[in-house]
Order: sequence, then structure tokens, then C-alpha cells
Amino acid sequence: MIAVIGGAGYIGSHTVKYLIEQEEQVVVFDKLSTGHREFVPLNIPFIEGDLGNQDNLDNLFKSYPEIHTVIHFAAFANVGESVNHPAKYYQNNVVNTIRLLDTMIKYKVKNIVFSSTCATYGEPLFLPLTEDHPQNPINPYGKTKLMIEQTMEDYSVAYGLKYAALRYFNAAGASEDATIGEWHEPETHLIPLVLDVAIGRREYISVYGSDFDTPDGTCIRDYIHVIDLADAHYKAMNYLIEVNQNLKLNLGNGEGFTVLEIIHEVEKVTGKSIEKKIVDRRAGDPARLIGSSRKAEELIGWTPQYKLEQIIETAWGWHKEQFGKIINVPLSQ
Ligand SMILES: NC(=O)c1ccc[n+]([C@@H]2O[C@H](COP(=O)([O-])OP(=O)(O)OC[C@H]3O[C@@H](n4cnc5c(N)ncnc54)[C@H](O)[C@@H]3O)[C@@H](O)[C@H]2O)c1
Ligand SMILES: O=c1ccn([C@@H]2O[C@H](COP(=O)(O)OP(=O)(O)O[C@H]3O[C@H](CO)[C@@H](O)[C@H](O)[C@H]3O)[C@@H](O)[C@H]2O)c(=O)[nH]1
Repeated sequence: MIAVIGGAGYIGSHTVKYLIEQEEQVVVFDKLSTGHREFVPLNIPFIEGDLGNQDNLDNLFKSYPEIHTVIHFAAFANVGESVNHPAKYYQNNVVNTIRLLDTMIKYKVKNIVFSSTCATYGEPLFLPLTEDHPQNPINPYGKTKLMIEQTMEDYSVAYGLKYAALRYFNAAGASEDATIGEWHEPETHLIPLVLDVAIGRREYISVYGSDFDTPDGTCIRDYIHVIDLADAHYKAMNYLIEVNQNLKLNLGNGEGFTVLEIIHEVEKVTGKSIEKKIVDRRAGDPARLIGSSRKAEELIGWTPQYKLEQIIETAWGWHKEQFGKIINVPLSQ
């Protein structure tokens, strides 16, 4: 059985759906701080619990002694917020995750697939980023994820933990059947915010900076579909079980798009024109992040299947399903 921590969140719920489709046994553990109970099918075991609570964690591993792997998504994940509220990030992403690792050791659960991030690299010295690029994060969020990568390395040597650190680039898109998708309150991610403008929930999109060293002055990111990420988790888990070696892998499409290019693609897919306002840069944003995922292809046979257009099409499908009924009711900005 696989314990999916944070399985009611955005990437977690798509991974749970994918694992069920592969006929894996799954238990979800989530405190529903940013996740949604309705994102997890009712016939899947669900524990509402907090990683910060040892009793909750003991309950998980005692109730399901057949757990062999943890897939760990639970964290706070907003770069800008982490600059202004670092304590919140160190507490949940570091302290609570070390509690999870210690509890895994206590219950002799050996394998963990961990949500790391390309934000661990900091300002790129070269592109595309490969896994051997130096890790010098420029925001607290990236630092918390790097600390856990380093902790897992030491736990692996000392306690035999086997880990896959999956360094995602920008997760985006939604399930093909539009039953689950990206839904954060408040939303901070670019694509759902631009879709909010398309659907009439928001008047305009703020573009954070137009003076970066990029062709149109706006930040470049590498967008990767959540279903491709889900597939990578499944493959990484099987590698840990079968090959018994640790993994550190980038997961991206290998292609970068500026903020303005994303807005343009949303206009193409939705047929709506998007109002935008250029505002100041957001703290902690590197200019360009693009990843090479060649190592993931070589080691676990993973190649992304979704390109930008399909990413935005599936995200739009979910957005219409979720928010279409309340069209033209603006959010408070
Ligand atoms: N979204 C991205 O583009 C992206 C990119 C790189 C890495 N990541 C990482 O992927 C993971 C998932 O991201 P997401 O976008 O799905 O976020 P999310 O906020 O949608 O999901 C996180 C889930 O974890 C749960 N959670 C948080 N703290 C918890 C705790 N202490 N105990 C129990 N449950 C807790 C939340 O309720 C939520 O369901 C995060 O670790 C994030 O850092 C995300
Ligand atoms: O209203 C907005 C929101 C975002 N952006 C820009 O759009 C890009 C993407 O931003 P966002 O969607 O917030 O993602 P990131 O800040 O790149 O961070 C995401 O992607 C990282 C990997 O690159 C992960 O580590 C993080 O968890 C995840 O939140 C950035 O250049 C932002 O400055 C805007 O211009 N306006």
C-alpha cells in the first residue's frame, strides 16, 4: 500500500487518481489546509491528519502496516509567501517533514517519493538545468526543499531510507475528464489566474515585472502537466522498489514560456481576450527556469506527453466545470 501525504491537494489528487488507475492500493493523509476532500474518491481510505501531530502519524502507520512507500506532497508551496512568512515554511516543510521521516523509520517504511522543486537551484548558471547544477536557492521555499533533500540523503546512509527527490518545474493542467484540477484559495499560480480572467472571475492579470533579461521582459517557466508528474511518481516508486537506488530527477518539459506567452496561449485556447497590467516584480522570482529531464528518461523511462496547448486546454476544461456556473461573479481582489 502507498501512503499519499497531501493527496487531497492539486498534484497529490491527480497522482492518487493515476495510482488507482494502475490498480495500486492507496491511503490518503491530508489536513485539508489547501486540499479538498472531494478530490479523493470516497472509496479510498482517507485520514484527516496533520504531519505536525505525532498521534495522527502513528495512527496512519499503525492502521495500515502494509504501507511500503510514502509519496509526500504535503507542504506550503508559494515562493512569494515564503519570502514574507519564512517561519510558516520552515515549520511545515522542514520540521513536519522530518517528523514524517522519523515516523517512517520507526515503522520500518523504507521508500519515499518526495516533492522537491527546481526552486532548489536558484538563479541558473546554465540552461536547461540538469540535476548536477549547483543548488543555491534564492527563496525560503526552495531552501526548505533542499534541506529535506539533504536530510533524506543522510537518513539513507544512516537508516537505509530509499528516496526519490523529484524536482518539478511548474505543475499545470488538469485531469482529462475535468473532475479534478488546480484549485487554491487564494490562487497564486499564473495559469489558473489567467483562466479566472477568461471566465470572468477576475478583471485582469497582474504581470510581475517586465524588465527581466528575457525576450519580452517577463519571466520564463517550464510548465509540466500534472498527469505527467503523476506518471513520474509511479515510475520513481517502482524504481525504488526494484532497483533499490536513490533518485534525484528533474521533471519538466524542457521548453520555457514567458508570462506574456502564457497569456497569449490562454487567449488562443479560450477565445477570450485577457486584460493585463504590468506591476512590480514579485520577491524571489528567478528570470528563467527550464529543465532537462533527460535523466528521468534514462533512469525511469519517463517522457512528458503533454505540451503547453494541451496543458491549457485541460486546465480550461476543469476551470469551466468548476467555476463556469458562477461566471461573471468577480472575486474580491
Ligand atoms: N504546484 C507546483 O507547481 C509545484 C512545483 C514544484 C513542487 N511542488 C511541490 O509539490 C507539492 C504539492 O504541491 P501542490 O501544488 O499540489 O500543493 P497543494 O497545496 O495543492 O497540496 C498540498 C496538500 O498538502 C496538504 N498539507 C499541507 N500541509 C500539511 C500537513 N502539515 N499535514 C497534512 N497535510 C498537509 C494540503 O492540505 C494539501 O492538500 C508541494 O510539496 C510543493 O512544494 C509544487
Ligand atoms: O499573478 C501572477 C502570478 C504569477 N506570475 C508570474 O508567473 C510565473 C509563474 O508563477 P507561479 O505560477 O506563481 O509559479 P512559480 O512562482 O514559478 O512557482 C511554482 O513553480 C515552482 C517551480 O518553478 C514550484 O516550486 C512552486 O511550488 C510553484 O508554486 C512567475 O514568473 C510569476 O512571477 C505573474 O506574473 N502574475
